[in-house]
Amino acid sequence: TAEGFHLRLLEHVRKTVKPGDASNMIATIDNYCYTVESGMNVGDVKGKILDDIVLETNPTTVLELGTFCGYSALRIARNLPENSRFFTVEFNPEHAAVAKEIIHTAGMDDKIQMLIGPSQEMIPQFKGMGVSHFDLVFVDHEKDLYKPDVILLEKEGLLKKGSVIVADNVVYPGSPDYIDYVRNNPKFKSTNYMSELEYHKDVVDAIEKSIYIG
Ligand SMILES: Oc1cc(-c2ccc(F)cc2)cc2nccnc12
Ligand SMILES: [Mg+2]
Repeated sequence: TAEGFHLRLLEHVRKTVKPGDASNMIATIDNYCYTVESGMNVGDVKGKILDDIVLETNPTTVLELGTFCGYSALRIARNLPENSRFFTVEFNPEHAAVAKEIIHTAGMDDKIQMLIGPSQEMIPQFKGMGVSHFDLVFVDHEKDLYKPDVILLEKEGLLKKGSVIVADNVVYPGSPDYIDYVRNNPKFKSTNYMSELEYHKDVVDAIEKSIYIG
Protein backbone atom coordinates (compact mmCIF):
# COMPACT_ATOMS: atom_id res chain seq x y z
CA THR A 1 0.00 0.00 0.00
CA ALA A 2 1.31 3.40 -0.98
CA GLU A 3 3.18 5.73 1.38
CA GLY A 4 0.97 8.53 2.68
CA PHE A 5 -2.31 6.71 2.06
CA HIS A 6 -3.47 7.56 5.59
CA LEU A 7 -2.94 11.31 5.03
CA ARG A 8 -4.77 11.33 1.68
CA LEU A 9 -7.62 9.31 3.19
CA LEU A 10 -7.90 11.78 6.09
CA GLU A 11 -8.09 14.73 3.67
CA HIS A 12 -10.89 12.97 1.78
CA VAL A 13 -12.73 12.13 5.02
CA ARG A 14 -12.51 15.74 6.25
CA LYS A 15 -14.15 16.94 3.03
CA THR A 16 -16.89 14.36 2.62
CA VAL A 17 -17.95 12.55 5.79
CA LYS A 18 -21.09 13.12 7.86
CA PRO A 19 -19.84 13.58 11.45
CA GLY A 20 -21.20 11.41 14.27
CA ASP A 21 -22.08 8.49 12.00
CA ALA A 22 -19.81 5.40 12.19
CA SER A 23 -21.58 3.60 9.33
CA ASN A 24 -21.18 6.63 7.07
CA MET A 25 -17.46 6.77 7.97
CA ILE A 26 -17.03 3.08 7.13
CA ALA A 27 -18.83 3.53 3.80
CA THR A 28 -16.79 6.66 3.02
CA ILE A 29 -13.50 4.82 3.61
CA ASP A 30 -14.61 1.85 1.50
CA ASN A 31 -15.74 4.14 -1.33
CA TYR A 32 -12.39 5.95 -1.31
CA CYS A 33 -10.53 2.63 -1.37
CA TYR A 34 -12.62 1.29 -4.28
CA THR A 35 -12.60 4.47 -6.39
CA VAL A 36 -9.31 6.30 -5.59
CA GLU A 37 -6.69 4.00 -4.02
CA SER A 38 -6.85 0.90 -1.84
CA GLY A 39 -5.53 0.91 1.75
CA MET A 40 -4.84 -2.00 4.08
CA ASN A 41 -8.18 -1.73 5.90
CA VAL A 42 -9.92 -5.09 6.40
CA GLY A 43 -12.55 -3.80 3.95
CA ASP A 44 -16.24 -4.51 3.43
CA VAL A 45 -16.11 -8.18 2.31
CA LYS A 46 -13.88 -9.53 5.10
CA GLY A 47 -15.40 -6.85 7.35
CA LYS A 48 -18.79 -8.57 7.05
CA ILE A 49 -17.20 -11.85 8.25
CA LEU A 50 -15.67 -9.92 11.18
CA ASP A 51 -19.05 -8.31 11.95
CA ASP A 52 -20.77 -11.72 12.03
CA ILE A 53 -18.14 -13.20 14.38
CA VAL A 54 -18.38 -10.17 16.72
CA LEU A 55 -22.19 -10.38 16.79
CA GLU A 56 -22.07 -14.16 17.36
CA THR A 57 -19.50 -13.75 20.18
CA ASN A 58 -21.18 -10.72 21.81
CA PRO A 59 -17.90 -9.84 23.59
CA THR A 60 -17.66 -7.40 26.51
CA THR A 61 -13.86 -7.04 26.48
CA VAL A 62 -12.14 -6.75 23.09
CA LEU A 63 -8.58 -6.16 21.84
CA GLU A 64 -7.51 -5.15 18.33
CA LEU A 65 -3.86 -5.39 17.28
CA GLY A 66 -3.26 -3.01 14.36
CA THR A 67 -5.49 0.07 14.32
CA PHE A 68 -4.09 1.63 11.10
CA CYS A 69 -6.76 4.26 10.23
CA GLY A 70 -9.44 2.98 12.59
CA TYR A 71 -11.69 1.31 10.02
CA SER A 72 -11.99 -2.08 11.73
CA ALA A 73 -12.12 -0.39 15.14
CA LEU A 74 -15.31 1.32 13.97
CA ARG A 75 -16.71 -1.91 12.51
CA ILE A 76 -16.09 -3.72 15.81
CA ALA A 77 -17.22 -0.90 18.14
CA ARG A 78 -20.44 -0.49 16.14
CA ASN A 79 -21.41 -4.07 17.10
CA LEU A 80 -20.42 -4.12 20.80
CA PRO A 81 -22.91 -4.18 23.67
CA GLU A 82 -23.21 -1.21 26.04
CA ASN A 83 -20.53 -0.97 28.79
CA SER A 84 -18.07 -3.14 26.88
CA ARG A 85 -14.37 -2.32 26.91
CA PHE A 86 -12.53 -2.11 23.55
CA PHE A 87 -8.78 -1.47 23.27
CA THR A 88 -6.94 -1.00 19.97
CA VAL A 89 -3.12 -1.00 19.74
CA GLU A 90 -1.16 0.85 17.02
CA PHE A 91 2.64 1.16 16.99
CA ASN A 92 2.88 3.77 14.16
CA PRO A 93 2.19 7.25 15.62
CA GLU A 94 1.24 8.77 12.25
CA HIS A 95 -1.36 6.06 11.64
CA ALA A 96 -2.58 6.42 15.24
CA ALA A 97 -3.07 10.18 14.79
CA VAL A 98 -5.24 9.60 11.71
CA ALA A 99 -7.19 6.85 13.47
CA LYS A 100 -7.81 9.11 16.47
CA GLU A 101 -9.34 11.81 14.25
CA ILE A 102 -11.40 9.30 12.25
CA ILE A 103 -12.73 7.66 15.42
CA HIS A 104 -13.50 11.09 16.93
CA THR A 105 -15.28 12.31 13.79
CA ALA A 106 -17.35 9.11 13.75
CA GLY A 107 -18.45 9.87 17.33
CA MET A 108 -16.96 6.68 18.78
CA ASP A 109 -14.43 8.14 21.24
CA ASP A 110 -16.24 6.75 24.28
CA LYS A 111 -16.30 3.20 22.89
CA ILE A 112 -12.69 2.87 21.75
CA GLN A 113 -9.51 3.23 23.81
CA MET A 114 -6.41 3.52 21.61
CA LEU A 115 -2.93 2.64 22.92
CA ILE A 116 0.12 3.74 20.93
CA GLY A 117 3.17 1.47 21.12
CA PRO A 118 4.52 -1.98 20.26
CA SER A 119 2.06 -4.81 20.95
CA GLN A 120 4.72 -6.78 22.84
CA GLU A 121 5.02 -3.88 25.32
CA MET A 122 1.28 -3.09 25.47
CA ILE A 123 -0.06 -6.60 26.09
CA PRO A 124 1.66 -7.03 29.51
CA GLN A 125 -0.03 -3.80 30.73
CA PHE A 126 -3.67 -4.94 30.42
CA LYS A 127 -3.91 -6.87 33.70
CA GLY A 128 -2.77 -3.67 35.45
CA MET A 129 -5.55 -1.81 33.65
CA GLY A 130 -8.20 -4.05 35.20
CA VAL A 131 -8.63 -6.41 32.25
CA SER A 132 -9.09 -9.99 33.48
CA HIS A 133 -9.28 -11.49 29.97
CA PHE A 134 -10.34 -10.69 26.41
CA ASP A 135 -13.50 -12.26 24.97
CA LEU A 136 -12.39 -11.40 21.42
CA VAL A 137 -9.06 -10.39 19.86
CA PHE A 138 -8.78 -9.10 16.25
CA VAL A 139 -5.22 -9.66 14.98
CA ASP A 140 -4.47 -7.42 11.99
CA HIS A 141 -0.97 -5.99 12.42
CA GLU A 142 2.52 -7.10 11.34
CA LYS A 143 2.12 -10.73 10.18
CA ASP A 144 5.34 -11.83 11.92
CA LEU A 145 3.84 -10.74 15.28
CA TYR A 146 0.65 -12.81 15.05
CA LYS A 147 2.15 -15.95 16.63
CA PRO A 148 4.32 -14.27 19.32
CA ASP A 149 1.50 -11.96 20.35
CA VAL A 150 -1.08 -14.75 20.73
CA ILE A 151 1.50 -16.74 22.75
CA LEU A 152 2.07 -13.64 24.91
CA LEU A 153 -1.70 -13.14 25.41
CA GLU A 154 -1.95 -16.69 26.76
CA LYS A 155 1.18 -16.30 28.92
CA GLU A 156 -0.31 -13.11 30.43
CA GLY A 157 -3.48 -15.00 31.31
CA LEU A 158 -5.55 -12.78 29.01
CA LEU A 159 -7.28 -15.69 27.24
CA LYS A 160 -10.11 -17.57 28.90
CA LYS A 161 -12.01 -20.72 27.80
CA GLY A 162 -14.15 -19.47 24.90
CA SER A 163 -11.98 -16.47 23.98
CA VAL A 164 -12.11 -15.90 20.21
CA ILE A 165 -9.07 -14.87 18.15
CA VAL A 166 -9.90 -13.47 14.69
CA ALA A 167 -6.89 -13.12 12.37
CA ASP A 168 -6.88 -11.18 9.09
CA ASN A 169 -4.65 -11.93 6.07
CA VAL A 170 -3.91 -15.57 6.79
CA VAL A 171 -3.56 -16.17 3.03
CA TYR A 172 -2.40 -12.78 1.67
CA PRO A 173 0.07 -11.48 2.72
CA GLY A 174 -0.13 -14.66 4.85
CA SER A 175 1.09 -15.65 8.30
CA PRO A 176 2.19 -19.29 7.86
CA ASP A 177 3.88 -19.70 11.25
CA TYR A 178 0.70 -18.43 12.98
CA ILE A 179 -1.59 -20.74 10.99
CA ASP A 180 0.69 -23.72 11.65
CA TYR A 181 0.82 -22.85 15.37
CA VAL A 182 -2.89 -22.29 15.95
CA ARG A 183 -4.14 -25.22 13.82
CA ASN A 184 -1.81 -27.76 15.46
CA ASN A 185 -2.42 -26.54 19.00
CA PRO A 186 -4.96 -28.60 21.02
CA LYS A 187 -5.80 -25.47 23.03
CA PHE A 188 -7.43 -23.84 19.97
CA LYS A 189 -10.30 -24.87 17.69
CA SER A 190 -9.86 -23.06 14.38
CA THR A 191 -12.15 -22.27 11.44
CA ASN A 192 -11.05 -20.76 8.11
CA TYR A 193 -13.26 -18.26 6.27
CA MET A 194 -12.05 -18.04 2.67
CA SER A 195 -12.55 -14.58 1.20
CA GLU A 196 -10.70 -11.99 -0.86
CA LEU A 197 -8.08 -9.32 -0.25
CA GLU A 198 -9.72 -6.01 0.62
CA TYR A 199 -10.69 -4.02 -2.51
CA HIS A 200 -9.21 -6.74 -4.77
CA LYS A 201 -11.85 -9.35 -5.66
CA ASP A 202 -9.31 -11.15 -7.86
CA VAL A 203 -6.91 -11.89 -4.95
CA VAL A 204 -7.64 -14.69 -2.46
CA ASP A 205 -7.32 -14.00 1.26
CA ALA A 206 -8.92 -15.48 4.37
CA ILE A 207 -9.86 -14.84 7.97
CA GLU A 208 -9.08 -17.48 10.63
CA LYS A 209 -11.24 -17.77 13.75
CA SER A 210 -9.61 -19.66 16.63
CA ILE A 211 -11.50 -20.39 19.82
CA TYR A 212 -9.32 -20.87 22.91
CA ILE A 213 -10.45 -23.97 24.79
CA GLY A 214 -7.59 -23.84 27.34
O1 LIG B 1 -4.97 -6.41 5.28
C1 LIG B 1 -3.66 -6.13 4.99
C2 LIG B 1 -3.19 -6.07 3.69
C3 LIG B 1 -1.84 -5.79 3.43
C4 LIG B 1 -1.36 -5.76 2.02
C5 LIG B 1 -0.03 -6.01 1.71
C6 LIG B 1 0.39 -5.98 0.38
C7 LIG B 1 -0.52 -5.69 -0.63
F1 LIG B 1 -0.11 -5.66 -1.90
C8 LIG B 1 -1.84 -5.43 -0.32
C9 LIG B 1 -2.27 -5.46 1.00
C10 LIG B 1 -0.97 -5.52 4.49
C11 LIG B 1 -1.44 -5.55 5.82
N1 LIG B 1 -0.60 -5.28 6.87
C12 LIG B 1 -1.08 -5.34 8.12
C13 LIG B 1 -2.42 -5.66 8.37
N2 LIG B 1 -3.27 -5.92 7.36
C14 LIG B 1 -2.81 -5.86 6.08
MG1 LIG C 1 -5.34 -6.81 7.34
